[in-house]
Amino acid sequence: MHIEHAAILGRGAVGLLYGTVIADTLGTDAVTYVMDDARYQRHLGERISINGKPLELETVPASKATPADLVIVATKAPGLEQALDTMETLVGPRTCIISLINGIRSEQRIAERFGWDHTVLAIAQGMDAVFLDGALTFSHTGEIRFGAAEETLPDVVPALDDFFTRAGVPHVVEQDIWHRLWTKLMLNAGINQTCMAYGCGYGAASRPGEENRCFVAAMREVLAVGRAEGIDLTERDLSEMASLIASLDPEGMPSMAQDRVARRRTEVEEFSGTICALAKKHGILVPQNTWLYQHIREIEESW
Ligand SMILES: NC(=O)C1=CN([C@@H]2O[C@H](COP(=O)(O)OP(=O)(O)OC[C@H]3O[C@@H](n4cnc5c(N)ncnc54)[C@H](OP(=O)(O)O)[C@@H]3O)[C@@H](O)[C@H]2O)C=CC1
Ligand SMILES: CC(C)(CO)C(=O)C(=O)O
Repeated sequence: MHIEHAAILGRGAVGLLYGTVIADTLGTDAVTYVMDDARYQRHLGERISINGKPLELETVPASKATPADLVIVATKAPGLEQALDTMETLVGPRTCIISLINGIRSEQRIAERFGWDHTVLAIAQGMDAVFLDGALTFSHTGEIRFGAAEETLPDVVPALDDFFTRAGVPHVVEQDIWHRLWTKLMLNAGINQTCMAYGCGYGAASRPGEENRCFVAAMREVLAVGRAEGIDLTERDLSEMASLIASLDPEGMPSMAQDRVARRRTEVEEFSGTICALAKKHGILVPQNTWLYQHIREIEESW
């Protein structure tokens, strides 16, 4: 198995960032954006900039797409259902699939449609990407952490590792990918939801105060639920995530806070939605995530 070309679904912060990294290293032929025909028409003529330079990569409508070596899913979670339909034209018998959607559920949904054989488990972390009004800015590319699911075929992870290495995409092959996914879920339930609920950035969530208490309390509840699910999340993982956020630009904000600015449907179901449901199953009290869920839903409904 050899990957030469990637198709990216989701021409937003994450999709643009990694598409640009791949094209900068392997050339513009190595990557294409694909979207459903209606979305393609809606975005036609749009000017997109990446750190001030115009986007030079091709975008094709689903009706003109052909099977790719690799599909990178970089929509937000609410866009996945429609993206799965677009993927029908992109996924051939040997197409590898990686989802960079936050949370722990997107791969299962992908595998229900396309199977686990060529699907890996993954998250992207550590970037400071902001995409608003067609302009992407970032100074840290972050990294992709991925690993095999139980049923992923053995040659898929090495092929992806080889492609990302050639394409200059920072990445780590995880031996315990579920631990990584849950650590990221803990971070997102804390920082994304806090910054969305309070309309604040990384700085406010890291300084002593209500936002910081919310950030840490929400993470600690994920830690308890994760442990009940059999994931070995620790206080050390939590402290590392808090330090990571404290190291970012204080004015920067996570994707969910950008959703608040742009008034887009958020990924709250992936974060507190998932945690509250699992907490109920295990009889664990999660008042911070319950409050965040309700408050974020109220903000969304007020738009
Ligand atoms: N931003 C960040 O720094 C990070 C984000 N993540 C995660 O990565 C994922 C992507 O986030 P992000 O890039 O910020 O999101 P954005 O909102 O910036 O971009 C999402 C893009 O996906 C497009 N889209 C939605 N549905 C479809 C579809 N069916 N087919 C094709 N394109 C579609 C949207 O287009 P349209 O505008 O037309 O709806 C939009 O361009 C999320 O799960 C997020 O949590 C992970 C790490 C960091
Ligand atoms: C918090 C962050 C930036 C971590 O990389 C993220 O995952 C997001 O914005 O959704």
